[in-house]
Amino acid sequence: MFTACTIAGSDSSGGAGIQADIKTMTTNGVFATSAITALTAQNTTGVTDIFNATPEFLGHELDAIFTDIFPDAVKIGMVSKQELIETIANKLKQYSAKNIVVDPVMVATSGARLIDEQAIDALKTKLLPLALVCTPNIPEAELLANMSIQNETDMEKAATIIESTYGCACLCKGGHQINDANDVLVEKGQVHWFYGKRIDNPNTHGTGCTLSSAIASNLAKGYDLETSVQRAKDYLSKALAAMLDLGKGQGPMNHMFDLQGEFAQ
Ligand SMILES: Nc1ncnc2c1ncn2[C@@H]1O[C@H](COP(=O)(O)OP(=O)(O)OP(=O)(O)O)[C@@H](O)[C@H]1O
Ligand SMILES: Cc1ncc(COP(=O)(O)O)c(N)n1
Repeated sequence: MFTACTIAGSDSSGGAGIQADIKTMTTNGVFATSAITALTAQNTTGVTDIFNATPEFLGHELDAIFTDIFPDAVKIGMVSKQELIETIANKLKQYSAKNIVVDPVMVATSGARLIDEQAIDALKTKLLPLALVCTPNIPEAELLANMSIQNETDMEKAATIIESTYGCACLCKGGHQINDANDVLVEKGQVHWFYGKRIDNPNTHGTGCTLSSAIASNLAKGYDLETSVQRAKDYLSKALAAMLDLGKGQGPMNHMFDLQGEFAQ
């Protein structure tokens, strides 16, 4: 059994964050462990409150995981505070963590801000340099590359800047903003496009969390980065195409459409 660890926030509505990550990792055939960075009071219409873990407690969670069920891959999602990012970076270095996927979560689909201004600096300088790959959406890539993104040429340029600036591969997601769900990966200067068929489903809460967890699961199983992204995108597209419709706002997708195990291999 391969293992993956998610370091992220809890989403009380179950569609994003830790809950989406554990469902995704489980369905993708790896054993999921978790270090919770924050509790959010959240549903499909918005976030009403955030309760952050202390850096000490987060450090204890990570010690408990890394000294026992060592993860074959790590996914990092919502981390709001600079001190929490520093704790994560120190622990990942201390334990020589591998296959690190950073989803630089900044704003929820519902519009709520999920990271402090000072934390963005720590993300750039402390966390991204440890990552194998980061997975920004368009607004996040604009901020990390310090440029505006209007089209696919800009997406390639931003991903190239992010890779050379922060020293990790970059998957820039077209997602809801730019195109028919086409994403671009820049890895060691090589550009690779993943073409997705846009699914007409307004329930996209948690797509970023799900994609990054599925990538981490595939890396844990030993697939290379390009294959991991392709398999993750296939999984996400099918979870969206299952057309689950829950809640009053932008609902979650169906992570469990594949309990028979196509993706578990
Ligand atoms: N309607 C859609 N149909 C198919 N794929 C989609 C759709 N919307 C987003 N995606 C895909 O979902 C993945 C996540 O991309 P997106 O840009 O939505 O990330 P995000 O904004 O971080 O997600 P989140 O909603 O979690 O914030 C990408 O692979 C993107 O191409
Ligand atoms: C705890 C947590 N982590 C991440 C997201 C981002 O996901 P989305 O942009 O789909 O709302 C979220 N809403 N909540």
